[in-house]
Amino acid sequence: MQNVALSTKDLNVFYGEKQAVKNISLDFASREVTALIGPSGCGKSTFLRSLNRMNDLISGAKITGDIWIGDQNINDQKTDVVLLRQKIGMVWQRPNPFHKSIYENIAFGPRYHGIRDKKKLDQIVEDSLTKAALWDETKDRLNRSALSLSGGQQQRLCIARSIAVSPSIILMDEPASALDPISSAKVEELIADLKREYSIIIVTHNMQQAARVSQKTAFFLMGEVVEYDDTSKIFTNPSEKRTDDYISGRFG
Ligand SMILES: Nc1ncnc2c1ncn2[C@@H]1O[C@H](COP(=O)(O)OP(=O)(O)OP(=O)(O)O)[C@@H](O)[C@H]1O
Repeated sequence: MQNVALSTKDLNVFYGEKQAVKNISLDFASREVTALIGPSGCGKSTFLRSLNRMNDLISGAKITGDIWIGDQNINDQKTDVVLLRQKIGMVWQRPNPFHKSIYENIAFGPRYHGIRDKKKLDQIVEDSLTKAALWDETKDRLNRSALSLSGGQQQRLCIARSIAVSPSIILMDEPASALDPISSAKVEELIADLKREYSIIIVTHNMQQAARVSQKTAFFLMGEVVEYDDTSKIFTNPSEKRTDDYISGRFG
């Protein structure tokens, strides 16, 4: 694969005795969307969370193997996880804006990373909200609480918040599943736009959504990746019968 944004090599994740992710080696392309699909409990979210070390926060979780961005192994204990999470952002299933103003939600990260200049912060807020297709809806109410936004707007705000610290990769865990169909379609459109600038890895249970938004798809089953290929191939002519059974709704 040309232009790899991130690779895993023999990645395993354990919760105590239980192994949730088994020996996964994958390359993720730059500026593409990769969908992680598979039945409930097969390890998609665990795998996703390990990519920016969010599993560190779960007591009893243990990760072995390598996760490479360029020549940096993220899984190295010396990795600065704050800087790592600036490079690899995360958007969760439920919008989780801070209980602060719309402006402060976006400015928080850049300020934390040392940007103090008000003009610069204003520009970052405008750029991030514009990229998240939310500027027009919020430019006249930046000082209002983020919680005054609708669920769909809050999710786009969370995407804007992750963009504000200039990541190269954005991880998304079912980012549209808690939204109404119109808000969900807006988030999908946004993902399609964002891939011009960012590499996106998204967990989704929605097969149509995976087919619409992603260029590559990995099919997970019981902690393993059964098949990883171009999305068009996975959805029209998968190599593995288990993939075919899953995408055609025969199990899961
Ligand atoms: N914090 C945790 N502690 C212990 N076990 C966990 C924890 N989180 C997940 N697991 C277990 O690890 C396995 C994989 O879970 P994970 O949430 O990664 O799967 P998933 O494919 O994302 O599922 P879903 O699609 O339902 O979100 C499951 O058996 C789950 O019960």
